[in-house]
Amino acid sequence: MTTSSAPGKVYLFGEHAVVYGEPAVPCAIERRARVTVERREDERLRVRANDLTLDGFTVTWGGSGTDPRPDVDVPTPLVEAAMGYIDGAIEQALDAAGEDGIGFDITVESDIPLGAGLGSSAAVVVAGIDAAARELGVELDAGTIADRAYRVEYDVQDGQASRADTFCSAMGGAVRVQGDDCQRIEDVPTLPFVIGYDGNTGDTGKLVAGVRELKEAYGFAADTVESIGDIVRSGEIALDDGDVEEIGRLMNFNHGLLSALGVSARSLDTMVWAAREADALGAKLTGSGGGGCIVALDRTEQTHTALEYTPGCEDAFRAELDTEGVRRER
Ligand SMILES: Nc1ncnc2c1ncn2[C@@H]1O[C@H](COP(=O)(O)OP(=O)(O)OP(=O)(O)O)[C@@H](O)[C@H]1O
Ligand SMILES: C[C@@](O)(CCO)CC(=O)[O-]
Ligand SMILES: [Mg+2]
Repeated sequence: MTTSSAPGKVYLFGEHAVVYGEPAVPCAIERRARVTVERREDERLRVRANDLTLDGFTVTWGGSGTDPRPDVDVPTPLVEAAMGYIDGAIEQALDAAGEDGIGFDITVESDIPLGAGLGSSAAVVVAGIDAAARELGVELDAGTIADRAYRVEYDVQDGQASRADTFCSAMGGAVRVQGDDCQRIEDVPTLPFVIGYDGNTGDTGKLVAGVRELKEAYGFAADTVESIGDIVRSGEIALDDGDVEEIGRLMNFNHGLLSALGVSARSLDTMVWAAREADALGAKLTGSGGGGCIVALDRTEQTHTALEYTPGCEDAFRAELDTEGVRRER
């Protein structure tokens, strides 16, 4: 039995635009998904994922001669997506090990809210690939895991995914991703993250498709995507200078442009404004949007407190940058 974990992330800048070749800077946070994998005697996959619904569920599928569809009492799209990520992770591990037709018992435990912009999918896939590969006796380096995890996200998101979430989760720390070029950013200043969560989810695939449509229909939407790239480039200079105030201002601008691209939500805007009114250095939605989380920068407790009293904010918490990526737990 092997267990691996991998962190979630917030985007300092650049989500969505990164899908079209602009740079982005996600930062890993100290909230992890843990995946435990144990080889079975047969070819089936049995998954326990207690976070997927309030009651949790267990599902078994696959294996020759069996119905590949799981028989469970939870909304099908949720199960299909989860099957996609977990199936994909196992497939990648089997491929890396040169194996085939091996079943596993898999348990997923996670501190990362699902579908909320904190990269829960990438963390589950990264941890899953590492745990399953080790269960098969293969040690993969973080770069290889990132690459294989990206292929899984790409498939599940219908061919519209960047390497940002998976690279960040595998490597940890702050990273810069542009197309296939993925690097860690060293010596980042202390980033006092505060996260607000509205309890909702956004469908990453649908939101990405919406931005693509806008971008194809309007030149100014395409310009907006490019402007997000400009913000990221300015943000890299601010990071290099350790200028956290400037980083905050750029995050505010980034949120405005994401909003223009239609991926914000009333609850996200409300939390962003609550953070701004509490004198946060900056605040923006993080991840694909539509609902989920905002990330603010504040060295004081004011934003945290303000978010706790903001209607529509279900949870507010501080998060530290996690310099460690995928990690062996057992
Ligand atoms: N704890 C978990 N157990 C099982 N599956 C999970 C878990 N966490 C995430 N997943 C899978 O990841 C999906 C959410 O991925 P999605 O990309 O929509 O959101 P996200 O990764 O949290 O946010 P974003 O991509 O915007 O940063 C879930 O629907 C589920 O399939
Ligand atoms: C919206 C997006 O940019 C980030 C989702 O966390 C999609 C991606 O990069 O694959
Ligand atoms: Mg995701």
